[in-house]
Amino acid sequence: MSVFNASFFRQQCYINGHWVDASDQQVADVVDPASAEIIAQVPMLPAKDLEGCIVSAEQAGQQWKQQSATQRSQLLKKWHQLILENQAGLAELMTREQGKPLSEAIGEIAYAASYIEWFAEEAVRMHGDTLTGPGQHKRGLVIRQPVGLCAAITPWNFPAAMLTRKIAPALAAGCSIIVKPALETPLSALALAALADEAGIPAGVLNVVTGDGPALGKVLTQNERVRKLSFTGSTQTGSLLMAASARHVQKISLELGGNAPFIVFADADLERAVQGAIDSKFRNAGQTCVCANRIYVHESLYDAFLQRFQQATQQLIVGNGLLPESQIGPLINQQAVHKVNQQIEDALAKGARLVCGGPASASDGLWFTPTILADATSAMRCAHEETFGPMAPVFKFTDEHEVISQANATPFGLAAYFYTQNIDRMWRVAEQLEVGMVGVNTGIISSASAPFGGIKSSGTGREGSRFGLDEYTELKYICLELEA
Ligand SMILES: NC(=O)C1=CN([C@@H]2O[C@H](COP(=O)(O)OP(=O)(O)OC[C@H]3O[C@@H](n4cnc5c(N)ncnc54)[C@H](OP(=O)(O)O)[C@@H]3O)[C@@H](O)[C@H]2O)C=CC1
Ligand SMILES: O=C(O)CCCC(=O)O
Repeated sequence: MSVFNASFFRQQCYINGHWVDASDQQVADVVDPASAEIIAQVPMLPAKDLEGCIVSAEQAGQQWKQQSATQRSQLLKKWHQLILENQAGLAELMTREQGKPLSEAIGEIAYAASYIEWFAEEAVRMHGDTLTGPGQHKRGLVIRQPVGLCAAITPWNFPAAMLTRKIAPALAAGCSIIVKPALETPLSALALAALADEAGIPAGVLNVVTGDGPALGKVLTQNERVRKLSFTGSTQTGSLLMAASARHVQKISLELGGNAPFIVFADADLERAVQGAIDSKFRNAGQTCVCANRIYVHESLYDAFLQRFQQATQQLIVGNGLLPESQIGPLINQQAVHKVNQQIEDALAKGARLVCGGPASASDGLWFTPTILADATSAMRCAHEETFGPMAPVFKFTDEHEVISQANATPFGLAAYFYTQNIDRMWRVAEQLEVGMVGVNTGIISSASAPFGGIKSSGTGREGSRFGLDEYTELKYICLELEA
């Protein structure tokens, strides 16, 4: 059966439990980046339709928060189960709209579902605290309450997981939520909503609206009923949203761009470091905010690392994600190709050495051969900008102090990776890296149990883990005075 006949395949917005078109009938095409085929059309919801959605979602949230934590948990568990039952179809749909290889899409569906399971379990542990009384007759209590109506704006690179790690904690905490997925990849989001509906999550608690980011973002930040905004995407858009959300002082979480250093020290296990670099750099064709962006290798291992890294990179198979052998799918659009090309051309002009791959030509379309540049320096754009594509610049370094200072010389602070077998260095370097997440001897760090997020221009707030629920709750202090 074609995935386009599946019960979860939807081309309408999901608002207050109903599947709706835009009131002015405007639509946008959804294009398969591998074939350039139009595979669906979704509504371009006008602002006034979103205003109506906000009213109904807020009302639904009033009921939802009255349900017991156990009831909310059970509904989340049912949704989790339905997603896993439909894993293959959801993954195929994701590959069609996003381009990533089917094996990665299957992995992302499991990863997305794991956040729902995690927060279904956290829902029943939303504990407060008791305080030592400030006076002889005073007692203090702290309770956690849902923040209220939430909005989530999500990107195209992880069309399912970036939604569930916002929706699941919101619902677990007792909040309702409106999600606006990226226009490139709305189908996975609508499919998740269809399964939430089937799971019995009440009407209005979860809403998915499609449309123009800036126009809908304006409504979501300027309507005072929306009490929380969670965004994943570029630092540029995140900082605009942060400024806009100041108007009504919305609670905000931002998961923004990265520029992850990946450091191979002289005492690293070379084979593990090469595998970690492949895993971290080329996941989702390099279109991940935690991808290794700058690879620093100690001079004593530099040539050996480059040789092994080149061999492994040249074995990666670029192709349509639906083919089982494909490991690198197309990039999302022409702007993405252009950005990687510009970084390569800039680096080559400034003295980098092309080890393999190279800039894409016009006839390559969205296909990009995995590329390695050796002898990268801090004068190059790739040292300062997020690449978001399958290009790895390799820098040579001589001492630990120097490489840490280079690693930290960026406004970003999301993830960093390093390889060493020295326990003292593990602690020393992990503590000195100015980031929210560190991988030691691993290139893959993500998990529902981990607090995902960054510092500096990479954002604020954490998703996943027990801390992820805090973003959707407020503390309330209750002071009791006993009769003397
Ligand atoms: N941290 C991460 O995971 C990601 C980082 N990026 C980085 O950003 C670069 C550009 O990618 P791009 O897709 O343009 O990223 P954006 O940050 O512009 O888009 C991400 C989401 O934000 C929405 N959006 C865009 N502008 C606004 C706005 N003014 N108000 C509210 N919502 C808005 C988009 O909606 P719409 O689809 O309608 O435009 C989409 O849903 C990439 O090359 C990469 O470096 C990109 C994606 C994810
Ligand atoms: O923001 C991103 O780029 C997606 C993060 C993927 C992950 O959770 O590892």
